[in-house]
Amino acid sequence: MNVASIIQFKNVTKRFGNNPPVLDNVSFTLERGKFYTLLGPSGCGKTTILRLIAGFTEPSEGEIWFNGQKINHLPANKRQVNTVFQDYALFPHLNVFENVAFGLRIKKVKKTEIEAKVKQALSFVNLDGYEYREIREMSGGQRQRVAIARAIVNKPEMILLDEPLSALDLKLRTEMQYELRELQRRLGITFVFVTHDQEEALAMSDEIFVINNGKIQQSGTPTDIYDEPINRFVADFIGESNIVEGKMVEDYLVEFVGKKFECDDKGFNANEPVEIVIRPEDLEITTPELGRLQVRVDSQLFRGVHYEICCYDKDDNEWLVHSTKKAKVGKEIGLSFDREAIHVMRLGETEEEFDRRLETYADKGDSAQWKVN
Ligand SMILES: Nc1ncnc2c1ncn2[C@@H]1O[C@H](COP(=O)(O)OP(=O)(O)OP(=O)(O)O)[C@@H](O)[C@H]1O
Repeated sequence: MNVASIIQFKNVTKRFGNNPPVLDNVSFTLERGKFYTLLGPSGCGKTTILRLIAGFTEPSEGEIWFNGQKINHLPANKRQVNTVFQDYALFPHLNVFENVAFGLRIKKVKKTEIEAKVKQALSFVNLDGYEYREIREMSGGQRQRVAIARAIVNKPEMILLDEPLSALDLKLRTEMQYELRELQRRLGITFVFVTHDQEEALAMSDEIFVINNGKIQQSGTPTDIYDEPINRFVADFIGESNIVEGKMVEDYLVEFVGKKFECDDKGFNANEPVEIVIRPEDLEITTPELGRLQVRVDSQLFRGVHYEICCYDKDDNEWLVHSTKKAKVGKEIGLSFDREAIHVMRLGETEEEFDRRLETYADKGDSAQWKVN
């Protein structure tokens, strides 16, 4: 375990009763002072990871380490971790000050110290002067801030946030994304944020863990994950993608839709079947003669900043294009793209291959190694 790491999961499995595991042999390391996001569809196991870190539940197998100490059985109130819940879990009968002070009162902190700490926490979330407001007089965004103030008031080493923005409308949600990110930077505390919203994850995180079916599919920086998705699930879940089948002819040369294209990928077997991802914004509309692909426009929608144009090639592959130019439905057009726009993925691994690869990375104890290559 290196000095920067704060939490380590070592081959953690979590089962409820005789059902298949909710988390299946998961290993990762979180570093101090970073903003992490757990991203995945409903039921994939995100909240279970948070509950394991917080100590609300214990692993069925494997080990959880915090600051170099194994904490599998350490009670929640002994962990240097606070949680912000989706519904904020504020006490409606207490005012703002008392909500934030609650944990400190239980710990029998001195009155003058409580006052100073609560004031500082409220100031951190821009709620100076709101101490004696009732919770019911606060808006959704303000309640959210009270919940965050309560989580930071005793300076934990880590804050867990379980979909804390999901109850807010879009505009407020975007504002709070900026605020939370800024707050994390100022505090320097490790944040672990759960969401199923990929745009939120891309906007806020130092590192994202994409989870599906109780397994971490990929972890990395937002750009790593967006530009180099490891498999079809990640490519589909993060942003929109065009995914077609093809084969890797040799290093830096891939074939799809019956044509060969130079690319930046290597390390595949000669003629290995692969999947190719090209993002819709990386495709440009041109004439059929100038295009690298020839397609027919099937439909288009105006999305404000761009047109979303759906096309099909001769093999009936669908190509989604985001373009500021309008196209004509039914017309033959060409699509051009740069070499860097092509991203080659290995075909779906078998469960066994996937597990073997994750084990290799877990041994190295470095979450960044989850990426392939
Ligand atoms: N106490 C429990 N008993 C039985 N099954 C549970 C329990 N807690 C969670 N599960 C199951 O574990 C799976 C993962 O749940 P979890 O809450 O971690 O998912 P999630 O990714 O956070 O989903 P969501 O985005 O919907 O909150 C779900 O199928 C859920 O039904």
